[in-house]
Amino acid sequence: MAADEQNPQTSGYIKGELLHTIFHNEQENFSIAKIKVLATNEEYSNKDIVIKGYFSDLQETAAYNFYGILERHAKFGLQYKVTSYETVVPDTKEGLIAYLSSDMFYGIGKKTAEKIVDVLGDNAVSKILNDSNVLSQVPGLKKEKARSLVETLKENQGFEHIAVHLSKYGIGLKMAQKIYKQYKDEAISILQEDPYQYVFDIEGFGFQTADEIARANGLSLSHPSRIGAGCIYVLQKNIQDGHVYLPVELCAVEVSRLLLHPDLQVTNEMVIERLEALNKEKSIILMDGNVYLPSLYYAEDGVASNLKRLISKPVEHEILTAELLKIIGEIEEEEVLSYGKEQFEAIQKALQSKLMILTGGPGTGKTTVVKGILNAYAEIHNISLNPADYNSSSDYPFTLTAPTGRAAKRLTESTGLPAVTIHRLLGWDGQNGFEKNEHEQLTGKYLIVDEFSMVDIWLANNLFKAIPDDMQVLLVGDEDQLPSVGPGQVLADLLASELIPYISLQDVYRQKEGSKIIELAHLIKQDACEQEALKNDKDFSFIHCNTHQVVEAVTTVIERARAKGVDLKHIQVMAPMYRSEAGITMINQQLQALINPASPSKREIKTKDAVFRVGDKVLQLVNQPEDNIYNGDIGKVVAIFEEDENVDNIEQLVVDFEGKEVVYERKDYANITHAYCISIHKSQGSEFPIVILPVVSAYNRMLKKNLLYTAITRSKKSLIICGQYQAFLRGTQTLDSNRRYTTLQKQLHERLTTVDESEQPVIEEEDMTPYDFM
Ligand SMILES: Nc1ncnc2c1ncn2[C@@H]1O[C@H](COP(=O)(O)OP(=O)(O)OP(=O)(O)O)[C@@H](O)[C@H]1O
Repeated sequence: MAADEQNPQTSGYIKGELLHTIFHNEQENFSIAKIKVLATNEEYSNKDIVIKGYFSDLQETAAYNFYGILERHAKFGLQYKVTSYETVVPDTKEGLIAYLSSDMFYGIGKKTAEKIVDVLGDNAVSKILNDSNVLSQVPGLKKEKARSLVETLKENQGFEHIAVHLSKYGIGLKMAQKIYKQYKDEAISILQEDPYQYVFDIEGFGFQTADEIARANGLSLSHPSRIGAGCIYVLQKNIQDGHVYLPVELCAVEVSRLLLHPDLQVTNEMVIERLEALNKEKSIILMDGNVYLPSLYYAEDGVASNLKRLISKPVEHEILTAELLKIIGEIEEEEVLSYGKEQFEAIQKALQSKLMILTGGPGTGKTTVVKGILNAYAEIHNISLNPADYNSSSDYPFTLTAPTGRAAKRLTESTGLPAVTIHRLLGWDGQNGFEKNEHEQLTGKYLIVDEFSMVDIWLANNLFKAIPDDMQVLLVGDEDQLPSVGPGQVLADLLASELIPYISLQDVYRQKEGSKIIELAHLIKQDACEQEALKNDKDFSFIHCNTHQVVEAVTTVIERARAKGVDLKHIQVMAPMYRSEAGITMINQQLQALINPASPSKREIKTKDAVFRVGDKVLQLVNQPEDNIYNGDIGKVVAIFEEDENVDNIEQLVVDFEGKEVVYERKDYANITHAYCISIHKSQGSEFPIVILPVVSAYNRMLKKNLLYTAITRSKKSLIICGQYQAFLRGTQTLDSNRRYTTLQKQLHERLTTVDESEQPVIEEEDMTPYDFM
């Protein structure tokens, strides 16, 4: 029952104030807290009580009426099981001032709160809720603050009511917040009339939940919204496999399967009919027999149109070949190297193109070329590369960025120039999107985006739209790496389109320094990896073991490395999958026991799946741009606080990510896992001095060429494979057959090949280079 359907006269209630929160899980929508009892009609006489139920974070400054029943817990004694609650607005002057000046109301300090109470009296809140205009009587209260105060008061009332109602369907508070944000007071009526609407409008709302609510509310199985929601849900699910669209027939088959019910058969024709209707409503885009979610269709469209915009503009400063030759010669002298033919071409083309892609395997000199481009650009324009020579960061002409924190850090290390993550560059505000966009674009003259293979179609769209017409762009990435975690395969599509100028570096330089790792990478790339290539070398070992022996083999390697004095920080174990007796989970358990065993002096906390201990190496699993940490970042647990040890009264786990400390509460623990062994997918964009890579037949289904290529190219100094030759070799010969459905190439062709001749992008094929004259 919702709070406003109850009152202290007719229901059991306890009026109370929060003393501290014992446990709060947003996902499961569950809180346990200790409250001070202010009044009650229950048979209860103690001064405080533990309450439990489904409610949001309670505020310390507010009082609440909790409705529910007294229950005796076998271990913890008498508790109050809360079924609903409401905020009680304080009825004393002091209480009201404290309430209005609390953190709940943004921008209202004590003085303003006093003024409001002086003018409107002790029932100020109900007066404001009846008619917000009364606030104009408060002298000096700015319109903006008054509006925000009214909104918060209304929000609190509305949200409490709706959250309690949704919790009856097992909908957690986090989801309830999204729902409330979307529908406000209409949330419950929409849920009752058409719960499938939630699947359309609320990101992450599951089809099964909507279907169960629909059954409980007596909605028919053939309700049109049911098929529609099934379509949206199937498209959303396919994003997880990287698809941008689904062919209509395939979509229809998947939807029919999802909606399978003994009492109703949904045919493919019924689904296609519904898809056509959804297309008319613009809930999906149906184009050339393909079905898209609009955000993906428009992301591809945006990328194609912004690329056209960018490459159709001329480079501001045209460089004469002779001038370039001279400058590059000087750089070669300074750097004491001689650029290879293709490296030279890359520098030349990058400086002469509005936008260029630089691709190539490990050790082919991508970083060397990037440095060459930066130096040559600075020289040509007679400007400094040193940020200290500029008045503000917005004057600095070079912008260096990468999709993850680690990749940005490496870019800084290799170039000596500042680099930030793409999210940071675009000003991710944590909720509503990016500050930089087509209206407020980036500043700077030359943009370098590293690890571009990791950029998905959404991020690419946001990035490209923020690039001003006069900025030159260099996209750097290795086309043979795994594609982005998010939907699309932007780098691969741009290269395959043959419409964007690119240079693919083939000659390997690091190999010349005798690197077996690089040799192996290039053999895999060329589909020429044989058992002969797996012979031990100074930077490479293959330790033979089977699936049952993997965990022990990896543990032994680490033990020996430790005994030899190797800093374990330099070693990273990575494997393809979590489950299996040789999976990441098992390896992590063993390595945690070896490297960071339990001890009375080390605090630890248990979660559903793991034990986190101070000193543990942990991996971030999601992007958290607001804390500047990203999927794949690795940190160390540096502290665990019990709930009564910090001002927030919540159990907390603190992780240090190379100097950035991030605090996790219980609700966030699912965002991290142990990182003694990480998945190869999560290793993208990172490099480690020593990589230990188990490869056994138990992983067969995952063993693909680009996965193994990505894994081995993560190691900089030493690679140790533990496993079976055949599993490894078979993997290197297996192409990833899961083709991603994308239409970026097609969109690019439509946009870029139908322009005026004068606007045609320059695609140089066998251009003469200055090398031909040297
Ligand atoms: N023209 C060259 N002459 C001599 N050495 C070179 C040349 N180009 C690159 N190198 C050397 O080869 C090594 C690899 O180059 P670089 O780091 O630029 O390649 P990369 O493609 O960025 O590699 P990775 O992707 O593995 O980081 C470096 O030690 C670099 O100094």
